[in-house]
Amino acid sequence: MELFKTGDWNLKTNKIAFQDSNKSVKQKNKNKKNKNKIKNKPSKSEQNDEESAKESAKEVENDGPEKIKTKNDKQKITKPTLNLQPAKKLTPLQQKMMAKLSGSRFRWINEQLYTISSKDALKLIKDQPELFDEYHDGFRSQVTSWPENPVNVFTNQIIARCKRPINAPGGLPGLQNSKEIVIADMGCGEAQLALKINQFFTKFNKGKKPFKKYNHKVHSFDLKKVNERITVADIRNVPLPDNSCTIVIFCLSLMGTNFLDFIKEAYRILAPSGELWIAEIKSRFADGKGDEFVESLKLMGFFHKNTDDANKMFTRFEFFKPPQNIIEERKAKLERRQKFVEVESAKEELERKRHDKAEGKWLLKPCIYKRR
Ligand SMILES: C[S@@+](CC[C@H](N)C(=O)[O-])C[C@H]1O[C@@H](n2cnc3c(N)ncnc32)[C@H](O)[C@@H]1O
Repeated sequence: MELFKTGDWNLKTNKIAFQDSNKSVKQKNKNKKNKNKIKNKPSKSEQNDEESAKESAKEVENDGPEKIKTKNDKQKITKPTLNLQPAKKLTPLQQKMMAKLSGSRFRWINEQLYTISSKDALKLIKDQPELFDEYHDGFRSQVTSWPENPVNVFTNQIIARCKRPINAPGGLPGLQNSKEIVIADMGCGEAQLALKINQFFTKFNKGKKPFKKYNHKVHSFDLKKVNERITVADIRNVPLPDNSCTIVIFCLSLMGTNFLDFIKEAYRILAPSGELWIAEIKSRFADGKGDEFVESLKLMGFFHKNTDDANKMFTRFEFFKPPQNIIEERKAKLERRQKFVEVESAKEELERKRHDKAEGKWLLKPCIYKRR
């Protein structure tokens, strides 16, 4: 099953709906007429419905695109717009057509978020906040068709690891002194993870002695504040201090063209030994497996812990930010290796010289005794 499949629809196509207030009025009148006809002649109602739905589709196909400009962006973004009428006024067939159109809208917004920089994405949603809602209406309906939602996998993982003490093997990572578990959900959508985790810890701590309670905090970042749990931020630059988090999560949210900046930001905010959890759609990996992705994150300083590709739609990765002593050890090892490489190449050089000229001719000259 493909996720976010765009089918034959893409940015170049003009098979999209566009706002035209005159047309909307005309269409409304037409719909009214049709409604009356339906009342008078019930036997032809189906036919009228179909015609009216076809009209909506035609309108979608004929109009031209509306241009949106993003700051610093030479490229113009073509935005399809859609005049959605309240669903209850539509016939089942019209509703079906509208569902198709909002599906196209969802795919369009999705494509935008993957093909523009995070800076432009923030601007896009700031200028047109309704796009975020439309996107999440579509995303919610996509998720219902998945066998497993990765955000639930992460939530369950947090819950399961609470069985072990904080910072113990198998337990959740907590800050060194306070042991607080600090989670940053980067590109949180509607912040469902925070909602569930907060509910879980309220229950978990209930009736426990103070020293047995787990302290936690979930920071949820996204492009629009659709509820009080969310902080609006481009996840390349979130308002958190260095080394302040113990788990950073990107659940299907490495969307901007500059997503490695998000990884750098995760490294900055993670405390040493803090964990980085990522879920990404399998079809996104250029090499098909995600090995190149892992290597890139390793080059950015992360240590790779685990890749889970059991799910057929998305792959989950776990990395951690190495503590300072491991970084030092690694550096010393690299330096030793570097020295080794230098020694090895010096050895090769020596052999090359010997091959060109016997060492008896240049390294130690012959000791010739003069004849007496
Ligand atoms: C596919 S949704 C996933 C939402 C949520 N993590 C989940 O799994 O339910 C990706 C989310 O990342 C957000 N996002 C993409 N780029 C972002 C950026 N630069 N800064 C903040 N959020 C971003 C989108 O707005 C969207 O809500």
